[in-house]
Amino acid sequence: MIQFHNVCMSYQRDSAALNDITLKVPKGDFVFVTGPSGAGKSTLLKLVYAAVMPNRGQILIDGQNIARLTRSQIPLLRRSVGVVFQDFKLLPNRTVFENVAITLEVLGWGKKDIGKKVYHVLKLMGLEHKIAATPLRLSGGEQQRVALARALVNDPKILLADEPTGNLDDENKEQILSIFKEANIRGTTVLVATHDRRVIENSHKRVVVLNRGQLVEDSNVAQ
Ligand SMILES: Nc1ncnc2c1ncn2[C@@H]1O[C@H](COP(=O)(O)OP(=O)(O)OP(=O)(O)O)[C@@H](O)[C@H]1O
Repeated sequence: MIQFHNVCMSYQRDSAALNDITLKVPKGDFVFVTGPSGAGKSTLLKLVYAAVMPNRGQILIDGQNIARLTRSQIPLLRRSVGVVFQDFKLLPNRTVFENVAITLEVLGWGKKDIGKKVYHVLKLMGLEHKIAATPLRLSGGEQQRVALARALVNDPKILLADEPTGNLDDENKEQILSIFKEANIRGTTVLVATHDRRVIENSHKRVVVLNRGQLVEDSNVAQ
């Protein structure tokens, strides 16, 4: 469960990126976060993985107040959160395999298990034939799927994706969305920040709308 209680976040004095946000995302939920550019979508995701901290209010992840985490506890939180960034953040000089394996190496998995799991996830993404390629030799959609494989390879409790379908054609968008849905079916809570109205409308999932840092609409107000 992700809980925001009256959360405010400002990067600079006198201008709030998020203002008084109260939001509950139950375990296993699938939520699109949308709104115009600058509305605070990325900031909301960044708060969930403690990349930025709130100035006011509380954020609880499975009951744990993230403001109370010590420096050494933050990596532990991040182990249970898979993140797909707007610009993928793939390592250009590493192969597809190595880019995905990193997640498990950091967690201390053995070499053999890493090999099996990474191959399995890349196969799910339809990328097993690109295992030895470097990211610059891949299309945008393929790079996005590598980023997703890296985020999902350790079956995180939460998946955060920032504008994951930007610059992709319809076929690639569909593919990315079905990967999110499969992860969600396996139990991962999914939060996707997107401008893409068509993606949102076709998915029939919960939609939270931000505007100028405020939560202005939630299709699931009963929560
Ligand atoms: N690192 C930063 N330093 C200062 N201000 C920032 C920083 N990051 C974001 N902001 C400001 O915070 C507000 C919210 O930004 P945020 O990136 O969360 O919006 P967004 O809805 O994700 O926008 P976009 O759709 O354009 O990515 C904006 O006014 C933005 O200018």
